[in-house]
Amino acid sequence: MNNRCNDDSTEWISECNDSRFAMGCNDDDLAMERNERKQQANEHDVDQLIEHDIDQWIEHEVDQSMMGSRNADEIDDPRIPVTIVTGFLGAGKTTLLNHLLTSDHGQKIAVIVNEFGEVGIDHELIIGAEDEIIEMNNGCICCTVRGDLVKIALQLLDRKFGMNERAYHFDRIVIETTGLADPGPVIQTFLAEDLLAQFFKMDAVITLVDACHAHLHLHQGPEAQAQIAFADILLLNKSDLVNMEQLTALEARLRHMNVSAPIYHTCQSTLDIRYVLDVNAFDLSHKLDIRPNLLHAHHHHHHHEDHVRSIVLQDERPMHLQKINQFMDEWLINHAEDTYRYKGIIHVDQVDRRVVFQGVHMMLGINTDRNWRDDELRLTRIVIIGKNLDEVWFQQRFADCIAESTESAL
Ligand SMILES: Nc1nc2c(ncn2[C@@H]2O[C@H](COP(=O)(O)OP(=O)(O)OP(=O)(O)O)[C@@H](O)[C@H]2O)c(=O)[nH]1
Repeated sequence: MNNRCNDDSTEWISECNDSRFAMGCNDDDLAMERNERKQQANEHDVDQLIEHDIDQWIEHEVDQSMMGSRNADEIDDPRIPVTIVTGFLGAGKTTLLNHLLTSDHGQKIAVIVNEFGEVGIDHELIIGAEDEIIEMNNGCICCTVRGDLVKIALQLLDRKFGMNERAYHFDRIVIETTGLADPGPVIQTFLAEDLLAQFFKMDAVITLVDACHAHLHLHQGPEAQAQIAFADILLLNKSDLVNMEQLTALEARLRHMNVSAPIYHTCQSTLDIRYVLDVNAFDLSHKLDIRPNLLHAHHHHHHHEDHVRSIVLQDERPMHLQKINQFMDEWLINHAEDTYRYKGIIHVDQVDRRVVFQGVHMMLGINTDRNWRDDELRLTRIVIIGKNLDEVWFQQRFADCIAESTESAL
C-alpha cells in the first residue's frame, strides 16, 4: 500500500469514530427495541422462515446495536447488508474480495460471484475458509440470471433463519458482478423484489477503476460508464501503475461522471475495510437520477456488445511449458489490445504445482501455487474475454501446447 492509501485511511477513521453510535443501554430500552423489531419482522413475509430463529436474530441485532457496535442509522434497520462490488474486467474486484475475506472483522460474509465466461476460475482464486462462495456462471447477472440471484438470496435467508440442514449464519452478502455487468439491474433486484427488500438492505455499490486501463475501457461500450455512475464509493485502483498526473486527470474524469461518490486511491485494492463495509452509503435518489425507472421491475433489456465474448481453452493432458510460453508471447504481441481479461490454471507437464496466470491486456502475472491434490482432476483451463477474438487461432495454438509424450500416447 502506498502513502496515499495510508493518508486516506487515517482521515477516514477519525470521521468514522465521530459518527459511531455510542449509547448507554438499560433493560427498558432493550425490551422496547425488541418489541418494535418483532412487530416489524411479523409484518414480513416469513412463510419459509422459522419464527424462533427470527426472535434470536432480532435479539442479537438489538444487543449489537445497543452495545454501540453499529452505525446509528442501522439501529432502525436490522436488515442484512448487501455490498455490490463492480468494475470493469480486471479492475481488482476479486483482489478486493480477498482483502475483505481475510481482514480481521469477525463477520461471516456470504459471497456471490458472477463471472463472464462459461466456466468459473474465480472460485479457485478466492481465499475464504469460513465464508461461503456461491458461483453464478450461467450467464451475466444483469441479464439472464437475475432469477437465479433471487433464488440464491432466498436460499441464503432460509439457511440463516430456517431449519435448513445447511445452516449458515452469515452477517452480510457481498456480490461480485462480472466486469461487463451493468449494476443497475442487480440493485433493482434487491430493491424491487418485495421479499428481498424486506430482508436485505443495500450498504454500498463499490466500483473499482483500473487506473492503468480505464482510458481504454471507458470507450468500450456503456458498461464501464454505468459502473462508475452507479458507484457509492469509487476505488481508483492500480495507482502504482500510473504517475500522479495521470491519477489526477483520471480522478477529474471520474468526478465528472459521478459527482458524489468518495474516490479512494488504492493499490492491490487494499484499504481500511471501514471504507467499504458497513458504510451505509447507498444513495437511492442518486441512482434514480441516473435511471428514473430503476424500481420498476423488468424494465431493463440490456445487451452486451456482441463483439465482446469469452473463449474457454480446456484440456486434461499436460501442457509443455516452453510451448505455453511461446503461445502467450505470440498472444500478447498480436492480441493484447483485444484481450481485456484472461485467467487460467495450467497443468504443466512434470510440474506438481498448479501454474496460475491471469492478466489484463499486456499485464500478465504468472505464478505457481499449491500442489495439485490427489483427488482432483489436473485440468488446464483458460478463460479469455475480449473483443473480436479469433477462436480458431486460440484453440489451435492451445492444442499445439499439449506435451508431445501425452499427445502421441493418445
Ligand atoms: N499492479 C497492480 N496490479 C493489480 C492491482 N490490483 C489488482 N491487480 C492485478 O490485476 C489483475 C486483476 O485483478 P482481479 O482482482 O482479478 O480483477 P477483477 O476485477 O476481479 O477481474 P475480473 O474478475 O476479470 O473482472 C490481477 O492479476 C491482480 O493481481 C494493483 O493495484 N496494482
